[in-house]
Amino acid sequence: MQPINVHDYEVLAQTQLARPIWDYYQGGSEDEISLRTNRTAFAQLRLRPRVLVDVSNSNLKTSVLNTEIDMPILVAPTAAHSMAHSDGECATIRGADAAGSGMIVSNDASFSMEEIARASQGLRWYQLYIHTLNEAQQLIKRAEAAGYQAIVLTVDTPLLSNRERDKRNAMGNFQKKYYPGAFSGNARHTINGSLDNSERAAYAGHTLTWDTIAWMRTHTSLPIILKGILTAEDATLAVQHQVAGIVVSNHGGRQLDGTIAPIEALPEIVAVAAQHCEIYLDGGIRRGTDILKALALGAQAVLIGRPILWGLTVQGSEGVRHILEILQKELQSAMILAGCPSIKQISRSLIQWT
Ligand SMILES: Cc1cc2nc3c(=O)[nH]c(=O)nc-3n(C[C@H](O)[C@H](O)[C@H](O)COP(=O)(O)O)c2cc1C
Ligand SMILES: O=C(O)C(=O)c1ccccc1
Repeated sequence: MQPINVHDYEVLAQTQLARPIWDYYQGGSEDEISLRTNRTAFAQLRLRPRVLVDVSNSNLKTSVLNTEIDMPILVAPTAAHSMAHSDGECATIRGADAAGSGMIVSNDASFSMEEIARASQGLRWYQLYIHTLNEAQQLIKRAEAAGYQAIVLTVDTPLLSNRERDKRNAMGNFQKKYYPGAFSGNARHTINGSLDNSERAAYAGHTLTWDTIAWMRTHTSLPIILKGILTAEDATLAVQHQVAGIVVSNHGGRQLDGTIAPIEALPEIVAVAAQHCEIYLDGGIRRGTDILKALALGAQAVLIGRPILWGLTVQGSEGVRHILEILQKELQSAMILAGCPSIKQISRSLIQWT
């Protein structure tokens, strides 16, 4: 089968991945209600297209934090790409570059952030999990030195949620046996070999507070983006802590189950924060029309998680590029059909809630 859309890649990827890996990629937490809601919420939004607009000069270029990109689409941070393809994140970032997009590199990548940086000329942001302040400080320094342009702190993971597919598959044992080191590219390439494993194990995510954002600011001049916000209350606090961006996200339905979908949370967050920082969204985006809906409700760009892993599995960097180009083309066609030649013409009036 020649894949022509994101769903085709999903079908192909499943035939190529061992069951524990497939389940780790696809799965959500507990009853996977958030996972499903992320998709159904998009289907419940209806578009109000305009006609007889000159759409002959169609253009998807935009910028995020003053960096130009060819499409309002970025690669979401997802862990352990060597389980999908032997070149791992180095292939992923090459695909993102080739498409004129950019990548948020996971804290738990299979390759070190320096190796991944060397594979790319384009936009790269570093996604941080804070285990200890000492480790975080070193990772931030390394990210600065390797030319990452922003730090994306994930804030929806004070603990890793209950993932029952992974439990049943004994995913941890499977991964250690067949893909040792898939989650620890950074630890294998520390500056002084100074990441201490017992220290990492003392996972301190549950001690993070808003004070941690102030602490981060004293250790970096890079823009700070918070990933995993779903309420206007927290968006207001984020703005008070002078973040450069917010990713409206429920971690692809992989953390707290039963949350509102990010696309449902977006309007209240845009209402309080859009004047002060950039707002991105992820979760369940599989079509150009999904992206159009997110942009209409005020997102500056969207992040794509699982479909990138499907593309990487099926065809390495070319697959990643193809996934991004499929979504780009679908978005372009949706914009033309809705009467929006360029990104800045996309407005809230395109949306009707049902
Ligand atoms: C296999 C997998 C691993 C992930 N790993 C991370 C991670 O290391 N850090 C992070 O902030 N988010 C992680 N996420 C969440 C994604 O960044 C993103 O929020 C989510 O995948 C978006 O939803 P989508 O997959 O429906 O596009 C992961 C998601 C998946 C599917
Ligand atoms: O799977 C995830 O969603 C995730 O964020 C993660 C990252 C590193 C290790 C384990 C899980």
